[in-house]
Amino acid sequence: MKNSCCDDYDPSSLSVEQALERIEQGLQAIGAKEQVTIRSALGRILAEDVLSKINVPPYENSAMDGYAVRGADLEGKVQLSMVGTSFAGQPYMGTVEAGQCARIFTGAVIPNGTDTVIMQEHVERDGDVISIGTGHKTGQNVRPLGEDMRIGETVLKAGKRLSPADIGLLASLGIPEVKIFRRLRVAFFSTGDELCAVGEVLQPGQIFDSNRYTLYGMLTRLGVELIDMGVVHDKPEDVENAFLLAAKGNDAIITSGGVSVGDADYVTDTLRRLGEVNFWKVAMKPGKPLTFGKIQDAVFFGLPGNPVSAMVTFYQFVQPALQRMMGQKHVVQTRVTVPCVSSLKKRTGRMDFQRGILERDEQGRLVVRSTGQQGSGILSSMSQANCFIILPVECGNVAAGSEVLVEPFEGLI
Ligand SMILES: Nc1nc2c(c(=O)[nH]1)N[C@H]1C(S)=C(S)[C@@H](COP(=O)(O)OP(=O)(O)OC[C@H]3O[C@@H](n4cnc5c(N)ncnc54)[C@H](O)[C@@H]3O)O[C@H]1N2
Ligand code: MOO
Ligand SMILES: [Mg+2]
Repeated sequence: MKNSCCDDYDPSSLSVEQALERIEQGLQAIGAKEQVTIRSALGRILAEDVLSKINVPPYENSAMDGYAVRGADLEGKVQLSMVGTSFAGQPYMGTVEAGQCARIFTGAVIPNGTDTVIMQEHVERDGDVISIGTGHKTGQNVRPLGEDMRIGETVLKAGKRLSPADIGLLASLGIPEVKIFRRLRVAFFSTGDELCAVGEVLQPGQIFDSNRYTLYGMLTRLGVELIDMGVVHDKPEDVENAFLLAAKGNDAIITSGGVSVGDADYVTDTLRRLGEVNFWKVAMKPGKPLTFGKIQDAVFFGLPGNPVSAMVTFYQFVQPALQRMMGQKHVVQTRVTVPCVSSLKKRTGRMDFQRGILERDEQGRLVVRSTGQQGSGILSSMSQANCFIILPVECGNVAAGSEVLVEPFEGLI
């Protein structure tokens, strides 16, 4: 393919898929485990399968407030006499014989002799005698022992990021602590002589350093240990010193800026000198000059300085890589095809990650619209968006009404 004004093809770039593959091959999972309380395990990655040592629920119990009866008694309209009560936490200890029933409440143990619960709304009561109409089924409103989880069952698999439901599930099994993988240590810094730290006074020619904040946010959500190394100037020795410091004892290094071809872009060359460059440049927009490699034992991601480019490359490459290093399995991102109500500008030669707003139209159909201007310095587009619109390399301009592939931020961000 030749490079022309409407084509962004660069033969030295990898495709997004090739870059993902190279990153996957270049990663090492951390492996080290620690034992923590289940509350502290929230959001962390489980390091061992969890097997149930009990049945949940541990006994047959009632799903309703009503009367526990013998299914065999339910032929036509019947009258039964009440011989006791089973509360949750205070079971009825006797046995219910033919012609008898027991008062029962939700969660209470099903009394001996009974196998069915009739909701109290379906019963007429006169003192200790109840009348039941027809249409009831044996076994109704009884929750079986082990309905949720059974002894010996694998209920959580190693590699799962523990959710609120998961820690509740562990609690329901009476498990106070679990083994999880240790946190990843991630050092990050911004490069650029033009960067002013938030809180300082902006001087002519300066901009505020926003990338360290988006990175802080994205890394915090991932649950890694953060080593924020601040801003590094565009001086080769400063960049070199920062790299060497970042490589000490950390699992990953993430930088922003200085990866393109400018005279003050030192990141990729420094990486080549101190470690190794696995690849530089991906056929994507934004994010083209992404650099991936290694210094000592730390994986290295040099993200482009443009604020949207840094975020897009983080979500597409860094996040899944760190998740895998943390031991997380099944990192699958939802993608759906929906009609796009905006027309989109697109040059062939790179895969675009445009910012979109996924919403329902007046007919209730899921559609996407563009956030508007798509420059890689327009961070407000990321703030407004709730999804990426992913346009393939060979795709050109998109007419309004066309179907496009969308990746919702939900779960991603
Ligand atoms: N001749 C070419 N020039 C450029 C190319 C190219 O292929 N040929 N690629 C462009 C693309 S695409 C991108 S993306 C950028 C990447 O640039 P760098 O990674 O070298 O980043 P910088 O030059 O340092 O900065 C780019 C831009 O972003 C602003 N920036 C940087 N850091 C921050 C920060 N922490 N917070 C907020 N904003 C930041 C910086 O001021 C620049 O405006 O290169 C293109 N050039
Ligand atoms: O990759 Mo750049 O991110 O096109 O602006
Ligand atoms: Mg540059």
